[in-house]
Amino acid sequence: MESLYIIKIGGNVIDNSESLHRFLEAFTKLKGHKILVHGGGKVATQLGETLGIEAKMVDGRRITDIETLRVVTMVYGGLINKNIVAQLQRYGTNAIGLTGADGNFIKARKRPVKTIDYGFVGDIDDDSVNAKGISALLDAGFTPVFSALTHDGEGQMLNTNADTIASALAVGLSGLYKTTLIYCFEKKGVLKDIDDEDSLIREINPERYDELKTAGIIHSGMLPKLDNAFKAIGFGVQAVIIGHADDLGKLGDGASFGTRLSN
Ligand SMILES: Nc1ncnc2c1ncn2[C@@H]1O[C@H](COP(=O)(O)OP(=O)(O)O)[C@@H](O)[C@H]1O
Ligand SMILES: CC(=O)N[C@@H](CCC(=O)OP(=O)(O)O)C(=O)O
Repeated sequence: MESLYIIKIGGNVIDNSESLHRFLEAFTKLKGHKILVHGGGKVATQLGETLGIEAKMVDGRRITDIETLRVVTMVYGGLINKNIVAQLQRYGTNAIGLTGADGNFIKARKRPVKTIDYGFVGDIDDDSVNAKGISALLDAGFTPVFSALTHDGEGQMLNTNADTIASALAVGLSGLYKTTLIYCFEKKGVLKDIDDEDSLIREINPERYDELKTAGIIHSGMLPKLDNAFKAIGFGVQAVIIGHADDLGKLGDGASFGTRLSN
């Protein structure tokens, strides 16, 4: 089985053009098949504000009414995606920018309304990734760059958390490739003390995760990230790493970095 890296970059990396460029250069140097997934929630919030649309987040997910859906479609599928693709071309990666609707690569279902109506937010079912289609792109030498958008197959675009997209792609492709899922963000990994970069936790298993949650050491955006990461491990993804975008180059050198998840 060939290897595949699925790498997600977080909003704080996208927002800082120097770290984004360092990351894209390191990404280009990584050998073998790879897929990039990006969010951009911060940029969507900022643009929404200038248009008079206030961001509402619940449990790390954006309440996406029709106006917000228009903004995120423009920001994730357009502005951010196309700029990343253009920068990757400059570094020599033949990137192709995609949403889940392109090639029917990722289908989702509008999140059902329970206590909260999230609006046009998509949840991805286990068998909703078109692994063969994505594999055809990889075999043709393209590097797919996915934004945080999916579709429902009925003509409706849906906003979908980028961490969830990365995890769903990793699970969907793990039957075809030896898949490593890497979440890159602006910290060294999961930290014991969020303000101390030297307090990196090198490995976490589900029991330790429960302890860290109960102790309040892991919170906010790290919770859905780790939930997605453990799901991926449970469904056959070879390895999951959470680490600093600047440390991606260490992977090519064979050195370890960040927090590694185990089951
Ligand atoms: N123990 C922890 N270690 C590192 N980060 C943590 C921890 N607990 C919570 N966080 C928060 O999680 C955030 C990452 O989640 P999020 O903002 O969703 O990531 P992304 O930038 O990848 O979208 C960090 O910026 C940090 O504020
Ligand atoms: C449904 C939902 O919440 N979608 C996310 C998608 C973007 C994202 O995931 O961006 P980061 O990775 O930068 O946080 C949002 O609109 O914020």
